[in-house]
Formats: sequence, structure tokens, C-alpha cells
Amino acid sequence: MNSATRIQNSRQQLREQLKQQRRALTEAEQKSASLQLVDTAMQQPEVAQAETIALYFSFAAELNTAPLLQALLDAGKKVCLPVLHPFAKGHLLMLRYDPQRPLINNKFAIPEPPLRCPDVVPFAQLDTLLVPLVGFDSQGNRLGMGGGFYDRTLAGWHAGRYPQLKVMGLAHDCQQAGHIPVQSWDVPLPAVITATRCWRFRHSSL
Ligand SMILES: Nc1nc2c(c(=O)[nH]1)N(C=O)[C@@H](CNc1ccc(C(=O)N[C@@H](CCC(=O)O)C(=O)O)cc1)CN2
Ligand SMILES: Nc1ncnc2c1ncn2[C@@H]1O[C@H](COP(=O)(O)OP(=O)(O)OP(=O)(O)O)[C@@H](O)[C@H]1O
Repeated sequence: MNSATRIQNSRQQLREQLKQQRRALTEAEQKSASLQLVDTAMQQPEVAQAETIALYFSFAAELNTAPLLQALLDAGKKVCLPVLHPFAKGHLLMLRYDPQRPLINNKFAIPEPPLRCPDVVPFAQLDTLLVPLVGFDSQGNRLGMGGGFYDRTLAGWHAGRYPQLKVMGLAHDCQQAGHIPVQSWDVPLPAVITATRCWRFRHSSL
């Protein structure tokens, strides 16, 4: 077995473990974490000062982003949600969320805005991008669902293409892992917001 395969195997194992950990949270713990997240996130300058911010619509046992989504709208921000790219496989588009327009489930059963060209927001126009994750470590390394969607999305930013863009992960406290083995394409996060605090890491571009 080559080393890339070994890394992918250990990431897959860790992914299952961490997903299991968040599934073990009780409904009451999930509820209080999602409400606490609103306060913790709104206290961060990258969130508080953003005019245009991309969030994601949570699914399964992910930290519920619905209260934060509402708080961002109430604060008058332009909020975007990811949409699976219709033909560039593995890529995401960010679309403005209009609460008047119903969301449509994608192939993963995650609700997303209907694909209308005028609603597409280019990354150059985003102030802040909040990303989902399955695990993070003390270096800011990120483990996602395994589709590489956010790795591809973050590649341009990592290469310095969107210097205005602040990127932060959102996670349950229990998604912190000792060490996440990484591949060349993995993009470390400068910060991760949980219900109880904001972790900031070295390499920070914030
Ligand atoms: N809320 C949210 N939206 C997101 C992501 C995410 O991680 N969270 N993504 C981040 O990249 C993209 C979707 N990526 C995904 C990649 C794999 C699976 C997946 O394997 N789903 C399994 C069920 C897994 C489970 O329940 O834990 C399935 O469909 O069978 C789902 C989404 C875009 N939108
Ligand atoms: N920038 C990229 N360009 C091309 N392929 C990529 C890129 N980033 C990741 N991939 C591919 O996507 C797959 C994702 O693997 P990985 O385990 O890193 O996903 P992840 O970080 O957990 O997922 P996600 O980013 O969707 O949350 C890998 O097979 C990898 O080859």
C-alpha cells in the first residue's frame, strides 16, 4: 500500500469516528450548541463585519446552522449558500439565499437555492466563507465529508486569488481531533468557530 492510500484510509477511519461522535450528541445538546453558535460567531469580526457571507445549510448531525442563518439575515447581511456545480463535478457555486424562494434538495438531500444565474455570487465578492467540516486539529487541518468539494473551493483562495476573503470552519466542540493526516490538496483553516469558542491557528491570514 502506498503512502497516499494509507493517508486516505486513516482519514476515512477518523471520519467515521468523528461522525459517530457528533451523532452521539443528544437533541438538547444539539439545540443548545446551535443557539450558542449564534453568539460565538456574531462576536467574531470576520462575521460581524461581513456584508456578504457564505454559510451552508447543515444536514444530519452537523452543528445546526439554521439559527445562525436567521441571525445573519436579521443583521441585514447578504447570505450565500453552496450549490453543487451543474457540470463541473466536485465543484461548488455560492448563490445568494432569498428566504422568499424555497430551497431544493440536492443529490445528498441537502437543501440548496434554485440555480439562477443572477443569484451566483463570485468568490471575489464574498467577505467571509464559513465551511462545514467533520474534524479539525490544533494546526487548523480540516477533514471534510470526503468529496473534496471544499478543497476545490478553497484552492483558489489558498493560492492567494481572493485576498479579501476570510475563511472559517464551523464545528461541534467534539469534532476536534488529535492529529489529522493531510494530503497535498488539503487546505488548512485559519480559524474554527465552535459553540463555545473561536480557535485561531498559526498560518493565520486573518
Ligand atoms: N451541510 C453541508 N453541505 C455541504 C457539504 C457539507 O459537508 N455539509 N459539503 C462538503 O463537502 C458538500 C456536499 N458534500 C457531501 C459529500 C458527501 C456526502 C455523503 O457521503 N453523504 C452520505 C451520508 C453521510 C452521512 O449521513 O453522514 C450519503 O449521501 O449517503 C454528503 C455531502 C456541499 N454541501
Ligand atoms: N484541488 C483539488 N483538485 C482536484 N481534486 C481534488 C482537489 N482537492 C481534493 N481533490 C480530490 O477530492 C477528494 C477529496 O478527498 P479528501 O479526503 O481530502 O476530502 P475532504 O477534505 O474530506 O472533503 P470536503 O472538502 O468535500 O469536505 C480526493 O480524492 C482528491 O483527489
